[in-house]
Amino acid sequence: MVEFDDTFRQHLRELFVWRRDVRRFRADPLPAGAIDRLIETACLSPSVGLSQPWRFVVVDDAARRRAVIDDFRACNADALNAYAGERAARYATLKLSGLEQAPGHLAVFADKASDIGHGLGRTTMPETTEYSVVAAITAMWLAARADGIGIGWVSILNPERVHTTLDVPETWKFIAYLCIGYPEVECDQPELEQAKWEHRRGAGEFTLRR
Ligand SMILES: Cc1cc2c(cc1C)N(C[C@H](O)[C@H](O)[C@H](O)COP(=O)(O)O)c1[nH]c(=O)[nH]c(=O)c1N2
Repeated sequence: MVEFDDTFRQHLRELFVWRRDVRRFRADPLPAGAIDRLIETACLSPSVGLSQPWRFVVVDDAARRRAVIDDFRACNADALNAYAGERAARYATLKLSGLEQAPGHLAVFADKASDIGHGLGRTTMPETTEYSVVAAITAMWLAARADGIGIGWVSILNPERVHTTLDVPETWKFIAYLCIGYPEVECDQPELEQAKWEHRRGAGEFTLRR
């Protein structure tokens, strides 16, 4: 039996407040085993039917990393072209990945074909497989911050090209590409808010009562 006291609860709240999506990384390498430890923590996450559908690919190969960076550049240029006027000018100033600097690259997939969990909970909602993987990424994101390590989620990528670049099984669905490393700065405000792209709204805006 473990009990959590008020001091822990306060620290946990601070962890949520100070977790950031990180795009600016210091050059220092991660300690040996750091990514493996984050993956171990992620594997403690809830998953539909205890299916543990998360699949992790640690990307160390320079040519594969380069291919992902090139894909990001192409997708980001397309994304910029989809905006116009002042919004386009603002988008162009945003830094939307730390792929070039991050010492760690981790791709995360959902295995849509795994029998683990025997299908429980997925009959009417097969998408719960992907939800489970996102839950694991969130746990990893918070655990990393507790270690002083930053994670940046990059989704400005072409999933099919990532699939080909990483040469993973056909049944794996691409969920996330994560940049991992020590952040240049710590901040309690999202970078997109600092850049005046969007602001964080309170829970009241998203809550209905019926
Ligand atoms: C599914 C998903 C996908 C992405 C993101 C997040 C999530 C959940 N975010 C990070 C996102 O911009 C960030 O979480 C919000 O701006 C809030 O900032 P904090 O995470 O609180 O720092 C993100 N950021 C970025 O710079 N490039 C990206 O491609 C993405 N993609």
